[in-house]
This record gives sequence, structure tokens and C-alpha cells, in this order.
Amino acid sequence: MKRLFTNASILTMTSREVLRNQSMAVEGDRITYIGDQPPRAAEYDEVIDMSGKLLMPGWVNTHGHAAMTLLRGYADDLPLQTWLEEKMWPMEARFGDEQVYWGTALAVLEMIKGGTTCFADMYDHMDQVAKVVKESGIRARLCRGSIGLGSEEEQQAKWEESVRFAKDWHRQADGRITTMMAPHAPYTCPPAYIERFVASAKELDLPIHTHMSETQKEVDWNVKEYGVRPVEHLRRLGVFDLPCLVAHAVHLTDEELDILAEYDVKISHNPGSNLKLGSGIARVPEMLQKGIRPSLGTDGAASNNNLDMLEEVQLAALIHKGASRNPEAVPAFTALQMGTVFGAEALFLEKEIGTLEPGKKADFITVDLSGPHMQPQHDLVSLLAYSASRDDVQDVYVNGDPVMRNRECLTLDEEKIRYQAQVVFDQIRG
Ligand SMILES: CSC[C@H]1O[C@@H](n2cnc3c(O)ncnc32)[C@H](O)[C@@H]1O
Ligand SMILES: [Zn+2]
Repeated sequence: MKRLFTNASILTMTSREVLRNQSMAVEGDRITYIGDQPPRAAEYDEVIDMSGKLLMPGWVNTHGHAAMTLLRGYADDLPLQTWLEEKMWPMEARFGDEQVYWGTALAVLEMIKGGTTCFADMYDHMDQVAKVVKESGIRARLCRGSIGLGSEEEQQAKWEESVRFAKDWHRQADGRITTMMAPHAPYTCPPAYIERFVASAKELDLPIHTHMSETQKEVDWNVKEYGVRPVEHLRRLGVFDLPCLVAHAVHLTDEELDILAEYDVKISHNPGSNLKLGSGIARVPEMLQKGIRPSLGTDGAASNNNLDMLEEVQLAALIHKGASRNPEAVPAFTALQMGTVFGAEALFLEKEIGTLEPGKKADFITVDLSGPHMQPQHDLVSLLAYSASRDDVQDVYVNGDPVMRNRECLTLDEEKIRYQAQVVFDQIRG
């Protein structure tokens, strides 16, 4: 299929400049041309007028637990450990394939409607998650998250399933699915268990994804248990010798920031979840100063309580200014980079996605510029970072194919998903 998008404003995210009155050509799953001298329209199967719309890369959500949409609003206003141990884990123990399938479908629908074209997911029953990704047309980096607090037999079974899932689904769904290995966190996985994941990730040539330094309590526990803070602990276990993505990274010293920069550890900053659980505010301005390029994640909808990446971009642009009393802490364009190109880097997909350039995969969104909150239009980067709303996203394309047009999701049955999500939640609510 050859498509030509005409009369567009384009923010390629290769620079802060917005190109006006441009055309973008897409052939199959890749961008073939961006400019103002497009090949003849007659050569295309479809020519789409993009007047009044901004084209930009889709959001890349680098950390989450999609099926936790079913637990949205189930337990609010609690700190992490109480929320996990007393509320989330007992409910998740009741989740079966049906809950994960419909909870993930609800999440993917919400993400597509908000302009997310790629997301990372760490959960259980991951075949169901992969099935939804395959059916929905979205792109995803998936991993079976393993909590190693059970018996040796339970640990072994989870590890085997992680390996089996990572092998079965890597590069599936026309290459839209890639995988990772995921020990859940240093406080839920004994050191030898984490080392097993490191060995498999190395053997399979896959990245490692884990939670790290989310709360002060976690850091204190790590020091008491192992004599070192989580960063040094994971470094000694060899986690940073491989491509690695850590979620949260809230409580870091200057030395730890240096270690993460030295090992090129990717960070998923989750401002919404960190604020809601009262975990703290990550040191994003210092990360940027040290050359770290933090990405953005929503975390699960039970700790956010939505999957709106534009909101994370806007939180990233705002909270660090307030926390550091410096309005230059995270500029508007940097916040947009965090939501797009830094996200692609965090998922080790930067050769394929994150910017709009000839040769890259055609993963992009269009943003309606007609709303009163989007006027006047002297700086579209500023409007996106501080004024836009998720409902302004009009169209979503992944791998060159339309997934949403004029706010109608083309690949998922919205009404059925809303209904089934309630049904499968009612089955486990007790
Ligand atoms: C074993 S699958 C993933 C596991 O992670 C839990 N989870 C959700 N949000 C967080 C968070 O902010 N920190 C740590 N763990 C989290 C989720 O409930 C699943 O059990
Ligand atoms: Zn998480």
C-alpha cells in the first residue's frame, strides 16, 4: 500500500522545527519521503489531506502493566508496598487469561486513543497480551514479569515461562512485537534469581527490564539486606552489562546517576505513578545534565490512573520546574523527546521508530490543531507540551497501517471491550 499525506505540519522530532505545508509518503511499513516536492499523487493508492493537522511520531510508553486497567480505582491513596501487598497482589492472584486479555484490550484501546503507538508491558499471562497486540496493530516490547518470592519450583516455572514467552513472540506480528527478560525488582527477586535472568537475556540477546529505586523504603531495605543500594546491587549482579531498562529510578545519589550514565542504563520516568503513590520525584534535570535521556511511562492504570502519555509529557515538563524552582529544568521540546525519541531508545528500537524520517517505520499520529486551546499557533511545540489534550489526537498509524482514523479505532471493538472489561472484573471482585 502506498499512501501520501499532504498539506501537513510535521514535527519530525529530529529537531524542534515544525515543517509547514509538507507531504509525507509511506510505502508498506516505512516512510519513504518527507518534503514539499512529493512524487505525483497518481502514484499512490491513497492521498490524504492533512490540512489543519500536525503529524508527529506516536508516543512510546516505556513502562506499564496493561491488564491493571481492571484495577483502576480499586485501591487509591496508598503507599507502594501496602498498595502492592494488600491490594494488587491478592487481586492479581485471581486473574486468569480472560482478565488479562480484556484488561489489556482496554489498555491498548485507551493508549491508541491517546496517540501511543508503542508500549512496554511487564505482566503475567503474557500470551494474552501478545494476542491483543497482534490483533490491535499497535507495537510493543513485552516481558513476563517474575516475582521470585515463592518456592524454588515456582521460581523455576516463572523463569522457564519468561524464556519460552521471550523466544516465542520475539519479532512476531510483522515485527511489531519484540521481547525482554524481566525480574520484577531487587526486593522481590533473590540475587541468584536475578543472575538467572541476566544469563538468559545474554543468551537470547534481549534487554533486561526491572523496577529499581522506586521508594526510599526500597533503598533502605536493600542496604539492610545486601549492604548496598539497588544500583550497586544490580551492577554487581551484571544487570547493567546488558542492554537494560529500569523503571522509576526515583531515589538516586549523584554517584548512582554517574553509574547509570556510564553503563548507558535506560530509564523509564513515571511521574504520574510516582506522584500518586507518594514515591517521590525523580532527579530528571540532573539525569539530563549527565547526558542520560530519560523516557516516559505511565506504569499501570491502577497507580496513575490513566494511560495518557500526553499527560506524562506535561507532568514531566511541569513538576521538575516546580521541584527545582527552575523554569528551564525540563523545556517543552525535551519533554516531547522524552515521550517519543528517548522512548524509542529506551526500548532499543531507535533504528526503527521515535522520529519521522525516510527509512523509519511509519508509526505516527495526527493532532487536530483547530481547538481554541491550540490558538494562536506561533509555537506548536509549546502547544503540545503545555496546552494539548489527548482527545486532540485524530489518527494513529503503526507500521504504515491506520489503527485509528478520525478518533475511531479501526482494529478493536470499543463497545465490546468496555462491556467485557466490566464482566471479567465482576468475575473476580469477590
Ligand atoms: C509480575 S508482573 C508485574 C508486577 O508489577 C506490579 N506493579 C505494578 N506497579 C508497580 C510499581 O509501581 N512498582 C512495583 N511493582 C508494580 C504489578 O502489580 C505486578 O504484580
Ligand atoms: Zn511497574
